[in-house]
Order: sequence, then structure tokens, then C-alpha cells
Amino acid sequence: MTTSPPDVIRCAYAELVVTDLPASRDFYVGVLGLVVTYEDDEALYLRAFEEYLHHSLVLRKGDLPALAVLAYRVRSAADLDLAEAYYGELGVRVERRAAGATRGIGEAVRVEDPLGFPVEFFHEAEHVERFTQRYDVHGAGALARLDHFNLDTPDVPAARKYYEGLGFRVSEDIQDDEGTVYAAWMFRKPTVHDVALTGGDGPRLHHIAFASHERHQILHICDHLGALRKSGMIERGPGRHGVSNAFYLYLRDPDGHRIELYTHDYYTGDPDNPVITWDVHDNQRRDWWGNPVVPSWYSEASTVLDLDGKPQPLIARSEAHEADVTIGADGFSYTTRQQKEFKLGEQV
Ligand SMILES: O=S(=O)(O)c1ccc(O)c(O)c1
Ligand SMILES: [Ca+2]
Ligand SMILES: [Fe+2]
Repeated sequence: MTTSPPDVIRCAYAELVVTDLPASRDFYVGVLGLVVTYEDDEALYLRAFEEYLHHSLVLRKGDLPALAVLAYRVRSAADLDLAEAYYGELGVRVERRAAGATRGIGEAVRVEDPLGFPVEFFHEAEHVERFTQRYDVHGAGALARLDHFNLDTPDVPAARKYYEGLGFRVSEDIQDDEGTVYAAWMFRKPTVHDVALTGGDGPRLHHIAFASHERHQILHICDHLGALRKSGMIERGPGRHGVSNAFYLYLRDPDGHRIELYTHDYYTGDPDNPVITWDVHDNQRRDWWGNPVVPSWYSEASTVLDLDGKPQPLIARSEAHEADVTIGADGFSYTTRQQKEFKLGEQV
């Protein structure tokens, strides 16, 4: 590459296609408590309480549940020209979008990246009220901000190299002793990740995650779903991750899109931040208490659209799938107590 990459600050918003806007509003606003910046019959523009840009999530009505775009904020308007040149040199499809092409977002560059994902780079965006201290509207399950995207992609080392080209650094990854890489977490903002690469058939969106400040907010959302008799929307957790150390919960929205609620990972901002590599057979890597990862978490993910709104064809992962290597939902693995012996986990 001769051109410099755009200076990415952080993951900034995602646009999901949903089939039933009122049902989605009941979940994202009624249960998750996200703030409606703007809504009409076609779309909902939502933000979490600490966010002052127009939105961090767009839900657009459509026939096929899918990811329409992942957006990263760049440091300056000049980075849009860098993005256009960088992706032009990569030989992928590049579109320049005028300010307002997406409500609340300024001029942008939208690409089909080398991994097959629709990705947008923007700098300008409309500022709206920041609800950081609007405790009068927070509610018990208040979410603070968008934290990361998690992407299913067949070749994790290739995806890692592509994101390193964009200036992302690895904070943690999962490997085996033959060097197969099952997942990697990469960041621009000084937390564990803005993007995670999960080895699997792709391109697919595995999840998007919102961060809360405290575990009790995540637990309240579990209780709230119970009160609505919608506890079935809980797919995995609540629990404590090994990777990232975050307390987590995974929900499936009315269309099956996976949303993670996440709190308390750690600071990664120094240049010598140590990389943590986990053994795929360590059953505390994905859940610090060793709870099994439910099979659907390994196998299911959202369709991804190209820039014409058409589903991207999938490329099958050729390396081993983590779910197989750990024999079902983490069925056989070891804990530090039983070094190298296998602990028979619960089969779910
Ligand atoms: O399950 S893992 O501990 O590997 C994990 C860590 C951080 C995440 O954001 C995640 O989705 C999954
Ligand atoms: Ca705390
Ligand atoms: Fe996550």
C-alpha cells in the first residue's frame, strides 16, 4: 500500500435491517432503553446515554434481517480522502456519500471492504443532547455507549492483517498449539476492542455490543425481560468473559440479530499494551467461570449486505471451527486446577 490509511478513532454506528419496526422499538427502546434521536415509518435512529452524535444504531425497516453498514468515525474530514484513496488502491468498491445521505451523518466514504463487509468512514455528524447525567431518564438498565462490532470471517489471520493495515492493534486472541487462530480482538479506542474477528463462515455480523457502566444495569435488563416473559431473548450469560474480562450478556433481538451488553473491560492505550493469547482448550477463555458457550452462539450470525443492499455470498471457513475443537459447547477442556486433564462440561 502506498497510501496511508484513514485515522480511525473508534467504531461509531451500525445500521441493521429489521422486519418489524414497532417490535424492534419495543426491544431497543422499551427494554434496552436506547434514546430515540429521530424516528419515522422507515427507520429509528438511536443512541446510548453518553453519546452526543446523532446515533450509534439505525434500525431500518426491510424484508430481510441483515447488516446494512458498520461505521467508524475518523479524526478529520481529510481522512475521507485518505479512505477513498486507500480503498481505491485495495481495488474494492468505494462510494462517496454526501452529507445527510444518512440522517445526522456528514460526508462519508462507504466501501465493500476486503472481508466483504459494508463499512463507512465519516467525521462530521450532528450533535444532539448528551444524556450522561440525565438520571431522570436513564432507568435501571442504562446503557452508556456503543462498544464494538464482532464479525464472522473465515480467515482470522488475513482479517487481522487487514485491520492492522488500518492501524488497529490486537489486544487478545484465541489460538491452539498448532497456531490455528480462532478469534482476535482489535482496537483503536483504548479499550479491548472496536472490532472482534470470529473465525466462521463469513462475511456475517456476529454481534454489536453496547457498554454499560455497571453490572447491575445488565442484570436489570435480565430481570426486565423476565417480567415481560421474554427471558427467551437471552441467548448467553450473564457471565464474566475470560477474554476482555468484561461482564456480559447476549440477547437476540426480534429478528435474531445478536446484541451484547458489556461492562468493565480494561484500558489498552499504552503503546506496549501486552497481547493476551488464550488456548482454545482453556474453558475459562470465553466464560471465566467455565460455563459452556451455547451452540447457537458459535453457529448463528446475521447476513451482511453489499452496497446495493444485496446479501453477500458466504465464504466457508477452512480451518477448524472452535465449536468442534472444544467438542460441542466447551464440552471437553481443562481448568488450571485440572491442568491438561479434560473437564466434562454440561452439554446444552
Ligand atoms: O467470549 S469471549 O470471552 O471470547 C468474548 C470476549 C469479549 C467479547 O466482546 C465477546 O463478544 C466475547
Ligand atoms: Ca464499576
Ligand atoms: Fe463482544
